[in-house]
Amino acid sequence: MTTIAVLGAGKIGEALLSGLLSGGRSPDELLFTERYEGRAAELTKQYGVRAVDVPTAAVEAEVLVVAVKPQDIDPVLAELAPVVSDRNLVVSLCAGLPTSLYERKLPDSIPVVRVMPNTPMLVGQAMSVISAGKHAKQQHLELVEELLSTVGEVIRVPEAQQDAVTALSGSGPAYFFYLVEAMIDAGILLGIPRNVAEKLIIQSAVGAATMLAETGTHPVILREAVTSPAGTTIMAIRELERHGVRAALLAAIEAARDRSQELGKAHEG
Ligand SMILES: NC(=O)C1=CN([C@@H]2O[C@H](COP(=O)(O)OP(=O)(O)OC[C@H]3O[C@@H](n4cnc5c(N)ncnc54)[C@H](OP(=O)(O)O)[C@@H]3O)[C@@H](O)[C@H]2O)C=CC1
Ligand SMILES: O=C(O)[C@@H]1CCC=N1
Repeated sequence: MTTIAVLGAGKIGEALLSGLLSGGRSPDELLFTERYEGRAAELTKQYGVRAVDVPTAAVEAEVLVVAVKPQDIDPVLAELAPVVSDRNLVVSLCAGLPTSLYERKLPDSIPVVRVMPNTPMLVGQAMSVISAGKHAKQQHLELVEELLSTVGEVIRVPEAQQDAVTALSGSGPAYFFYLVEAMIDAGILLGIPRNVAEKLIIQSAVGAATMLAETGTHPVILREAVTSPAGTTIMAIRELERHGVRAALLAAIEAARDRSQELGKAHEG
């Protein structure tokens, strides 16, 4: 049994706890740390998972998953440094933070794996992207893959690609939620009741995502199949192009990548 401690059980930390439990892991194999007692008590009540302090986490858990905001990392590393040992594997979910930061601040030879997950982890549909730090070996990557494959898909990339990955799949669900929100608003504009507009758009999103995932057909081909000559779809596509939606997406994702790089630079030693 591998015990996992989540350090900072906020949105993504809670999604991980919840996803691991739904994936069949027992609450006894999970621990977490939280800043406020009220939040800790709430999570224990909901999931049956024990809240501990960092020294206890380092002794009882082999895998320490750091899930605090990048801006909150310094006190966590200061708490971890005196208690972590080479029986621990440190897994960072923090946007922008390089494995070299952990390697610099923690004792020598602690293995670190950087992961960029996303919130669909809550429903077992995460995209988690992992990269090895200097001391992380094949067995560490395999352990992280085994853990995260219970809550979605996992792939490996070189760490140099992690800022781009953060902008694509880490933040990605937010772009889809934004699009769905805007399309529901369009339904309201056209006089459709909100509950009906929500049903139409959410089922269209689920259907489109399922076609992409299950058929393996390129999105251009799928879109062309919806776009009839002189029909309705091409009128909408012309407006999307006229308003620069494609260029806006390219610029938006580039801005997210730049912010991830900036978060890392703020912690350069
Ligand atoms: N949300 C997302 O979709 C994704 C987030 N990430 C990464 O995951 C990390 C967490 O993000 P997110 O979950 O959104 O943020 P949250 O703020 O929701 O979660 C962080 C949690 O850690 C707690 N915390 C802060 N400092 C400490 C500490 N010293 N000890 C224990 N707990 C602490 C916070 O408490 P308090 O609220 O009191 O500050 C909060 O509950 C970030 O680094 C982010 O880049 C990665 C992929 C996706
Ligand atoms: O917005 C953020 O910074 C985090 C990282 C990826 C998704 N959410």
